[in-house]
Amino acid sequence: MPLALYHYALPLRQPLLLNGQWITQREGLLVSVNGQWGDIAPLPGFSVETLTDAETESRACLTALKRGEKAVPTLPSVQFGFGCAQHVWPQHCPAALAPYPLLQGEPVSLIAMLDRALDNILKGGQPPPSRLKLKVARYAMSDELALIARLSEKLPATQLILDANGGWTREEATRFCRQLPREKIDYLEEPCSTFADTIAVADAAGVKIALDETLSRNAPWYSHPHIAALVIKPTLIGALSACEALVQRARADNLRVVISSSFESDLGLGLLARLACQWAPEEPPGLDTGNWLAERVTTTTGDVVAGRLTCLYQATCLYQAMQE
Ligand SMILES: O=C(O)CCC(=O)C1=CC=C[C@@H](O)[C@@H]1C(=O)O
Ligand SMILES: [Mg+2]
Repeated sequence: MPLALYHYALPLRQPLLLNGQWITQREGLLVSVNGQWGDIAPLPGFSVETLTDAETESRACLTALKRGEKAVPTLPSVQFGFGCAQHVWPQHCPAALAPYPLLQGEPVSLIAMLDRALDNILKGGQPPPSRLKLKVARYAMSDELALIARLSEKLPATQLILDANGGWTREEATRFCRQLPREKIDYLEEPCSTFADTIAVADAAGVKIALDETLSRNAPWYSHPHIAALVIKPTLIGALSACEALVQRARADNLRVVISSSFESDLGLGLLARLACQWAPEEPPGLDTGNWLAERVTTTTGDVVAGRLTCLYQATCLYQAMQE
């Protein structure tokens, strides 16, 4: 059983702001276990582990596999990578729904070039998307509300997903939500940094909420009539079994499940799309982050382009029977 670990560094088309940190390239690791791949890409500003931590743990996991032992990763991104590389994938998956588009940038300039930005999203002549995601709680509230108003005018049939990444106080979030065209808003992700504040905002403003950071921090939460969806980011949550447990909890509580990316490579996005087919086939996934990547690690037919990667580890496990 061949084992390998590679490093990738993919330039971005434009700098990306992640929780106050700008990045210009996306770095990560690809792990291969018996020809099956996983993507290990801690997200700066969001992951608890660094890429160096992930590399150290990945090497230890591969060494364990080489000795015929089990790999037992503890870091979320490494759990996700090894989980995918060792997952028994279903033979057939229903056709994936197209990801909803993600619009990110400074509201005043987005308004100024809205027609061009929407042209890019609609890729010339396609019908408007059923949903579109927009970051909020980053710029002046009045500018963000003005952008939402313009988008609502331009895309009357599109529901907006807003994501505040916990950036508001209770009072700010309530003030913002009270000025929203409520019928245009699908849900708001994480208005405040604590679950208690988020629920208080939902109660005060009547807006539908989705949980994202609450899940990746593994913070306690309970079902509430205003919680509409769970945004599941496997790179940040970790083990596929932990993600599946959240999917089960969502089903039991009648919540929507949105499988979402953490700006992984094209290979990671492909794996997430397959998980989305398995776990949430009826919901457009949050996987429109590939547009930020200026390069790919796979060909369009899905083969990994080894020349773009730096090999960090290569070995053969002679104890294949013990892995099964
Ligand atoms: O969820 C999506 O539609 C795409 C991914 C996305 O918006 C995010 C990925 C990772 C960190 C953040 O920038 C953001 C999010 O918080 O949801
Ligand atoms: Mg989010």
